[in-house]
Amino acid sequence: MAKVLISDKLSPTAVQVFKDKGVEVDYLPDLGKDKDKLLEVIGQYDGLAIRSATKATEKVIAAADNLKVIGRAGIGVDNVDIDAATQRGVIVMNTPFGNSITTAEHAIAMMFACARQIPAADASTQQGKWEKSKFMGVEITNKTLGVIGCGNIGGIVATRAVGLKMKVIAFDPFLSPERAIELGVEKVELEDLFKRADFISLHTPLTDKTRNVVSREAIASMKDGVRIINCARGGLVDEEALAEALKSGKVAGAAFDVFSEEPAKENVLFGCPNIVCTPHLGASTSEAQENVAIQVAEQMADYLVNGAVSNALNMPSITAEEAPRLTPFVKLAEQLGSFAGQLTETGLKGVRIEYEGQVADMNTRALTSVVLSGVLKPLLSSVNMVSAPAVAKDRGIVVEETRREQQGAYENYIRLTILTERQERSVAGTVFSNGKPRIIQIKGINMEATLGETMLYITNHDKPGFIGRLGTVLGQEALNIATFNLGRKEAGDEAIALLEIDGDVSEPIVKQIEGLEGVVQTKVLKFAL
Ligand SMILES: NC(=O)C1=CN([C@@H]2O[C@H](COP(=O)(O)OP(=O)(O)OC[C@H]3O[C@@H](n4cnc5c(N)ncnc54)[C@H](O)[C@@H]3O)[C@@H](O)[C@H]2O)C=CC1
Ligand SMILES: O=C(O)CCC(=O)C(=O)O
Repeated sequence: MAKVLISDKLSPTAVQVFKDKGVEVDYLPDLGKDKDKLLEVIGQYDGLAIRSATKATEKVIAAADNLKVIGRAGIGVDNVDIDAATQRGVIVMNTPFGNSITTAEHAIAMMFACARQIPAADASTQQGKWEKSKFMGVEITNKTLGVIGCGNIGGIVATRAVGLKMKVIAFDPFLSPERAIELGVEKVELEDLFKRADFISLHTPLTDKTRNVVSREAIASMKDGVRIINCARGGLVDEEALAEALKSGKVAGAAFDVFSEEPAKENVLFGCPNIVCTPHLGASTSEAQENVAIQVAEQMADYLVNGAVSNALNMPSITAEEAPRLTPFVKLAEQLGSFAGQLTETGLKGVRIEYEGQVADMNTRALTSVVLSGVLKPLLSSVNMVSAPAVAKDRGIVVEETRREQQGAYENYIRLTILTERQERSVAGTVFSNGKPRIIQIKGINMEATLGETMLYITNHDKPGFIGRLGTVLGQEALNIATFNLGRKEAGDEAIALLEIDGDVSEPIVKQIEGLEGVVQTKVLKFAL
């Protein structure tokens, strides 16, 4: 039974979802903060479910020998080393929508808090001061809100703000004109947004491009009296520059839920005039936490139990519905990849995968990942379907995928061609209606073979007596032939024999076979069944 560790504070509903789906679960909500303890125990788990306190670093992932999936109950995955996870074949999933409404509502609440200085006014009133004239606010009606990053959360903030009678302008390179119209926002350039906005709200991930997107220069180009809200990620705003601008009055107010360093015990913004701070509370409502906990547990369990993949950041999705239909093709893809990988001895330059018939309409991205992992495994032991596309890319292996309708006799058909420095070689297979994969072509030579654990692959010249000589060698060595498959180009031309052998074929036996008249190549191939 798969075993999952929940190492951050998640709604207990997640525990129940895991159990109901047949996954063993340890709920240790404070463990994520204890790096050493996490390193000590992580090796026993197949899955790790986290919020933001647990840091799934390269070191943690390296120590996680059995780990298959990391599930982030939330959106941002800054606390997960995705590259390290990918290299080790660990899927990283998030829950992209479960907390977006809640976070957008927090941004709107922060905008009001900032416009009317509610936290400071509250503190003053409860201290018995009655400072009516000190807390003069501004209306938001008819003001311009500049949204930087108009995705899920930015889009919700924008529509809420339109409902509050604000004029909304948005900067997002990926915002289509149609979507902008749908949201009721004006798509603008960043410089334009800085010049025109009365309020600015940030909703992008933190990337190399977005780090310090609100820089000192950007602040200088803004309207005097602008107000800035950040409920996305610390690091999007130059905090030093903002602190100075708050002190000088250039920026009239700011509301921050996120900080460049978290937990933010100290920050240059603390104590500045008209600053409102919350401790990364954007997603903290009971509704959002229930949503993300259930969703992450369902996704992780679906993967661990059924192989379904959703909302993965480093792997194509496989829905729970398509997983069973895809399974026999995954097996075939694995076999084709492994077959070709074991026969590849010189530098691999490219991989071409052709999908024909029914399989062409399936999730071929996932199948291609499986083929690649099969090809690369004999060369790199730690690769799997998650890491294979990245590994192939890193090594400059060109991957080409084509899909077409059924053309020949087979209802479905996958052909894998390997391009090396020296040659081009292909192997093709199909899945029969009983769900069993078959190899149907090797190097353009037709045959029909089921792969077993140990296969003997021999290429030879098609001459009389070869089969007898081969049978004699194997018989003398007490090796039983389970299946014997033959194919040839033309009579007397190149031929292939593919035999399933019960037991191991040792190197000396391979040498004996290589010495037989007419044999060109002999190779023992191993397959995981
Ligand atoms: N404070 C909190 O508790 C929470 C914070 N978040 C954070 O909110 C942020 C937004 O989340 P979602 O809306 O769900 O993400 P999303 O992926 O739906 O939207 C992000 C948008 O940013 C845009 N973008 C990317 N690079 C950009 C750039 N250089 N300039 C302008 N726009 C750019 C993208 O095109 C996309 O539309 C994330 O950083 C997430 O981690 C999310 C949930 C809770
Ligand atoms: O889990 C949390 O409280 C943080 C949520 C968040 O920042 C996210 O989902 O990106």
